[in-house]
Amino acid sequence: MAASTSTLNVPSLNPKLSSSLSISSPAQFSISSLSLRAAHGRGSRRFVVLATGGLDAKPTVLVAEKLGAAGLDLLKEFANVDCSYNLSPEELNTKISLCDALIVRSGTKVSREVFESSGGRLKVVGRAGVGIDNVDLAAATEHGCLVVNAPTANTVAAAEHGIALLAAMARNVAQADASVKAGKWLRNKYVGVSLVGKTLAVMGFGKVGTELARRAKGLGMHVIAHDPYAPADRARAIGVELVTFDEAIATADFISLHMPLTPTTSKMLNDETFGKMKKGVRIVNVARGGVIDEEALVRALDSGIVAQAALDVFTKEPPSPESKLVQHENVIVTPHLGASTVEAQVEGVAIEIAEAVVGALKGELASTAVNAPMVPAEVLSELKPYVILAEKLGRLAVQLVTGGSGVKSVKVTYASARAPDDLDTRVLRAMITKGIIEPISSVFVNLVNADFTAKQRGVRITEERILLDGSPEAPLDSIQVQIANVESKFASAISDTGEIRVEGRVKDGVPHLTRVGSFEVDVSLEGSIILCRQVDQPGMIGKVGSILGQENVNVSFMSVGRIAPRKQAVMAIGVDDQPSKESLQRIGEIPAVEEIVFLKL
Ligand SMILES: NC(=O)C1=CN([C@@H]2O[C@H](COP(=O)(O)OP(=O)(O)OC[C@H]3O[C@@H](n4cnc5c(N)ncnc54)[C@H](O)[C@@H]3O)[C@@H](O)[C@H]2O)C=CC1
Ligand SMILES: O=C(O)C(=O)COP(=O)(O)O
Repeated sequence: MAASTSTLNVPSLNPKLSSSLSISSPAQFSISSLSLRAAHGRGSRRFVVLATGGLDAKPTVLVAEKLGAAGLDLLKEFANVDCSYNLSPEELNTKISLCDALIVRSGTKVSREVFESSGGRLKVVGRAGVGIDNVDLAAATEHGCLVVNAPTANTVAAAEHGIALLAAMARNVAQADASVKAGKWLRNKYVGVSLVGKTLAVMGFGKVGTELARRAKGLGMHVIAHDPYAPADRARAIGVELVTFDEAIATADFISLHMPLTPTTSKMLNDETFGKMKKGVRIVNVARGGVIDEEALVRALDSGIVAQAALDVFTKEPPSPESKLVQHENVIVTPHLGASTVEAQVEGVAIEIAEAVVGALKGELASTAVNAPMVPAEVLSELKPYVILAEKLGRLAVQLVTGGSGVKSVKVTYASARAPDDLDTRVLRAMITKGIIEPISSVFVNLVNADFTAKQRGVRITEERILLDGSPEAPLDSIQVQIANVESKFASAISDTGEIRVEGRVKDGVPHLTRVGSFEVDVSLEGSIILCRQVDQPGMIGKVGSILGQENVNVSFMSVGRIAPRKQAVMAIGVDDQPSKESLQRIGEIPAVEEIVFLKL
């Protein structure tokens, strides 16, 4: 066995990181459709990544902003749909406790209070559009609530609106229109500027930025772009040069903004950056109002640094009608219309978000999840038995802990012949976390909040890989879970290095416990388990079996792992039913039995 190891610390649940891990294909995975069943404490229940109000009860979806009919129809096939538009924050907080999912556009603030008010029922927030700056992602993650968006269906609409604003601004269309309607005919006043040959800086070269750039090139503009995360070859492919922020703003005749609003992009255009721009620059913003310091923009317009601005979005929406910026004669404005075309709204975005929300309520994780790691369907299907094994090992390990300082340090070791980058352990880690934390708390752990919950409870989970020789056909050979710095109620579960240690394997598709402490055992993890340490001697299996038999407890598996014949041994007994305390006591009283523990799975 060639062993090479690498340690991965649990990353903080960073929504941006999670979304950057998402798969590019629209593949989805469904944990519920894999029918994972976890029989433990609260009875046998269908395990879903996102528990909804139960599979029999129809979930309730609150649609808080106008959504196209095609999307509503899709939702209604699966859920009770409550369309309540223009709710005040208080009304939303009240209603949310009755809802499993919430769908919003940019006009609703989904604040921490919304998640707190939901009392744990809210499982999905669907943002019917791209920007999720109106959703408190950290609060969603902490509450185990999945956030999905509709990232593709309004791209063209937003890009076309950017072009519409660009051309309308350059030719004073809005001002000229207003003056003609006011009875004037000012042909000299509204002489515009041409676009052809001018340099356009596209700030944020994502979906909208790319589509806008393509169209601007068609208008004969020289297009450059700034985006620290965009691949240069994608830009080159459409004849756009990626440049630094300073170069972009210093050389542009027109600047069009297409980055998301984040702490980094907030007020990216400010007094200092306006000062670096070419005098007479023209600015289009269909991204978010907050990426511009609006007061600084007014100053830049007044001083002539910025000749004109065309704005679809504002820091506060709607902006005050007295806003100096909105009223500025060199500024044209629209009321956040970027995504508002018939094509984008009636079907596109509405269907994209309805499918994502329904999928999530069914326990699937849509490829548009913003705050959960994505795992392609085929990978998850292959990992299915290991996912069950992982949760059960976590559940077993934590039940072996007694007293002490609590569970703080967990090490998971995956032995596999697969190359590290060919084995995605995020789901397994989440399930081990679930197994460890749920039996000792009231928290419901799912893929969305597993890392967060572990971190919050001070549980540090490190992962290690052991690279095995041999065929990488099966994703994993074994999973080992070790809990350090704790005492065990079953001393034999402590390994020679001092940690509680359990290890399991998947055999013929069924998870098995294969090691406890230093003892090799082999018991299928289908029911619950009794572990006994004993002095190895004939007749033990019969004695224990007969005590359980008298109580009609069905034994599914028995296995004895021993150091040497007639020395210390650990007997693992799989049982379908929970034995009574008396039976366990009677087993414990068998003279050769030194310790016994019952572990619920
Ligand atoms: N006005 C409207 O109705 C609409 C507005 N939007 C806004 O447009 C934004 C972009 O949408 P998409 O292109 O679909 O998103 P996207 O995620 O495809 O593109 C965003 C791009 O911005 C880049 N970026 C991130 N930080 C940056 C920084 N500091 N400087 C420069 N670039 C940076 C990213 O690398 C990414 O390539 C959305 O976040 C949303 O706020 C989108 C649709 C409609
Ligand atoms: O998709 C986006 O980011 C948008 O800004 C569109 O917003 P809306 O859905 O039209 O309120």
